[in-house]
Amino acid sequence: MRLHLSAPASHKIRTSIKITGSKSESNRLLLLQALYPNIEISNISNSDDAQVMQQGLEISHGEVDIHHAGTAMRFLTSYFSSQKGKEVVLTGSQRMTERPIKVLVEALQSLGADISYVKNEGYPPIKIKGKTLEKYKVSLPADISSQYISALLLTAPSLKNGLELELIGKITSVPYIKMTLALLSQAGIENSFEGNTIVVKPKTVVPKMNMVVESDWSSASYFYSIVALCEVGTEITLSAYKKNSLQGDSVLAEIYTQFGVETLFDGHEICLKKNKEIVKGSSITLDLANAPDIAQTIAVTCFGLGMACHLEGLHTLKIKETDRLEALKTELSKLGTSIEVTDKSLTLKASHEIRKDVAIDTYNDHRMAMAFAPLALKQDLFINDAEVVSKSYPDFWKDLKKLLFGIKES
Ligand SMILES: O=C(O)C1=C[C@@H](OP(=O)(O)O)[C@@H](O)[C@H](O)C1
Ligand SMILES: C=C(OP(=O)(O)O)C(=O)O
Repeated sequence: MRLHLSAPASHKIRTSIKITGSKSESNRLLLLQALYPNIEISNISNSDDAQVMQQGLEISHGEVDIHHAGTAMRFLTSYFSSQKGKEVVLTGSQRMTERPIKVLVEALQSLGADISYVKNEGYPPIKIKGKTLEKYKVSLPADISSQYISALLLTAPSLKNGLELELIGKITSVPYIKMTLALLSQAGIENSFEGNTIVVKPKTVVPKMNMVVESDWSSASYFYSIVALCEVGTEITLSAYKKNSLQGDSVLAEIYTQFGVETLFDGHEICLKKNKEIVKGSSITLDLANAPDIAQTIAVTCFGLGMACHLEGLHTLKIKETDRLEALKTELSKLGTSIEVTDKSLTLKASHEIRKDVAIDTYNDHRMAMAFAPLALKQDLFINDAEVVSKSYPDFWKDLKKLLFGIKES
């Protein structure tokens, strides 16, 4: 599906939107619920990634296809490894077979897991024969993806002796690890994170409890970008959010003050307000190692505002749904800007024009589609394969219509 997007008649938008639950929190809680059925989940994400996670957890033999879902791939690898009697082949989309999993497989193998590669060493598909894992100490590199660490931590309390993890190297995407530990704590599972060592204590049963998923902050980023690109006076209200979020991407509230967007918390709502114009040609430098999923949004906001930016800490972007650094370079260049990328950073020069009717390619990456959509406020554009948004935010186009964007299939 190719969509043509154009700006709403007025750039002074005032609307409220309810955003689906965080896919990161949802996929963690789904795994914990499989281990501890006393856990109930509210406001679960309606994303494809949460659905494939749910379906995967129901299977005990045969093939499990997790499509593009990185968290489902990594979390289920750890889960099935420790489930005695279950035997599965975990596979996914073409891109998933290019996303590395060796660090996690080796950590699990050192704990005694029976995992083998079906095709290429180090990559899915993988065959897992579930076993009781007796060992409780493991070390692994922490600089490639935090998902390997969260995967081990989530199954840790169900192991006989719990788990002690030693993290080697610079730890990446740290807030996601802290989110995992905070959810374990909420479920009454003891854990600690000191220096580079994480300990999770074993737990056989948890009491009946309802865990409420906060709405997705990464999804909120597209509305931050819209407000930043609108006139002073624009207000968008989003729910349901918390001031003390477990999601690292809530740093958006702080970052977007630099783009003239103020965030007001009122109960479970946040109101994003455009309160000042940004000087064209100004420049910003940010390290996004703790919030990699909002890098695309921020790069496009800067481009739309005619700002320059230097974004660092982007080393994980090359192994996500697509090589996001190359994808940003290609698509922003099509729109007429000058951009340079390395394997961990992006530098954008301030632009004075935005080319009209450019067709943005999305590379099976939901965030490419959603990050570029706000640019329609400045210039008409096309989004190719727009259905990709369902990976994390199936209602994205419906919600954009509520803001009165012109959206036509073409
Ligand atoms: O644990 C999680 O829920 C996630 C961790 C991050 O991955 P990396 O740790 O690979 O950066 C993030 O990009 C992804 O969208 C979700
Ligand atoms: C990187 C992402 O997801 P995953 O790694 O779980 O596929 C994302 O949603 O931006």
